[in-house]
Amino acid sequence: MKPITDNNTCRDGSRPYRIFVINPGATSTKLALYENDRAVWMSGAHHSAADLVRFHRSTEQYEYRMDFIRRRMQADGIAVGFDAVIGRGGLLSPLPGGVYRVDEKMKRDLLTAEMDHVCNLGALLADELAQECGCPAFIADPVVVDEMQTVARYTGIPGMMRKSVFHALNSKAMARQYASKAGQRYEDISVIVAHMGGGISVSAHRRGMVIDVNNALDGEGPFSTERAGTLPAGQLVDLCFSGKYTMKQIKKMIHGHGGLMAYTGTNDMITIARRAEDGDEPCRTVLDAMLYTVAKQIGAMHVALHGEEKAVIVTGGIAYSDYCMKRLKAQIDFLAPVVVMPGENEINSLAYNALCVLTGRIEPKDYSEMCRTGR
Ligand SMILES: Nc1ncnc2c1ncn2[C@@H]1O[C@H](COP(=O)(O)OP(=O)(O)O)[C@@H](O)[C@H]1O
Ligand SMILES: CCCC(=O)OP(=O)(O)O
Repeated sequence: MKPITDNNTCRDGSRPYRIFVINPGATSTKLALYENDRAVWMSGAHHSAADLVRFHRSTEQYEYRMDFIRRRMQADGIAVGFDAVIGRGGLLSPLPGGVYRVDEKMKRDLLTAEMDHVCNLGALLADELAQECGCPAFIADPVVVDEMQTVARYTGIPGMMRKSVFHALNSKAMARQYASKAGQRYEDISVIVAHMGGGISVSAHRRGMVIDVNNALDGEGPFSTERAGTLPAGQLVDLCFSGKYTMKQIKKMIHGHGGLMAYTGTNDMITIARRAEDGDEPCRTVLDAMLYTVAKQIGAMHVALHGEEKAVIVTGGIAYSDYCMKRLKAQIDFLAPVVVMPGENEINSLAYNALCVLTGRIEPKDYSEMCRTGR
């Protein structure tokens, strides 16, 4: 990728491009305004479980999230007047990586998406603000980027194939950043990336392709602050047919009210780690158990990469927690060097992708056309 310099200006050369970025996460909303490649405003917040509990489907959070965005903009005097708005990409059909223009089909598909996650709102929120100022709206590297190798797709039940649903944008951005610092190309190396946010994905990157990854949304891999990981299939079937729970309730156990949230009543790792450090139960034991599932998943990706990974990169909000990182590292540092890159590069990567489109470095893909032709 070419570096962006300060000389990128609008077509008339009079001012920098203004790019508004929206990143709705399971437990947070992050916002930014960029002038070319410079962030001139950043805002966001963690949304408590108490605030989100009233919503069944993520699309029901549209007004809540839009209201949050407008209040943050108003508080800091950010006027609607952008050259592009870019949002996090949602649960569309499996797609190659890249930048996509938000169109009517994409909006329809997101509103009726089979899988539910608040990233489905990224394109919809971006589109509302973009329409207000008459500029284009985009998404980039949505969570459905699918580069899995064939053998990783099988489950043992014909017709049930594994799905690639993960933190594609940040995981690839962090892997690129790591490669570049090591003086290498992402396309030439292997790395494992464990993204630990509201969901946890552990992806195996081989020469620029994510050849295997757990579905971070739907009960696969490690459990997280608010999600169940891989479940014992037989026991799950028994639960489903016990007559005690509706389908909605079971789905919520898997995604939203599962994981540490179900054991401790909070999805906030800062609180859970503090309690664990103080020796409070069940926080201490269930957090250890969660980290154990992450370590095991990293071990599985080590095998997928034949042990050729240069490093295990640990990223996402939870990577800020020294308590968690110390306990995780102790379980995996015999595999490869562990590199902690806390937080996420999603906002920056989204802005970068939008700027590349505005300056003609990237041609945005046509989502409807891609769905029609498969290319
Ligand atoms: N400084 C920190 N120390 C420990 N945990 C943190 C810290 N900052 C954020 N987190 C935790 O990271 C998680 C959210 O990560 P994030 O990547 O922002 O997720 P998402 O985008 O899915 O909402 C939350 O559980 C939050 O409590
Ligand atoms: C939908 C997969 C990505 C994901 O889990 O994101 P969050 O951690 O932001 O919920």
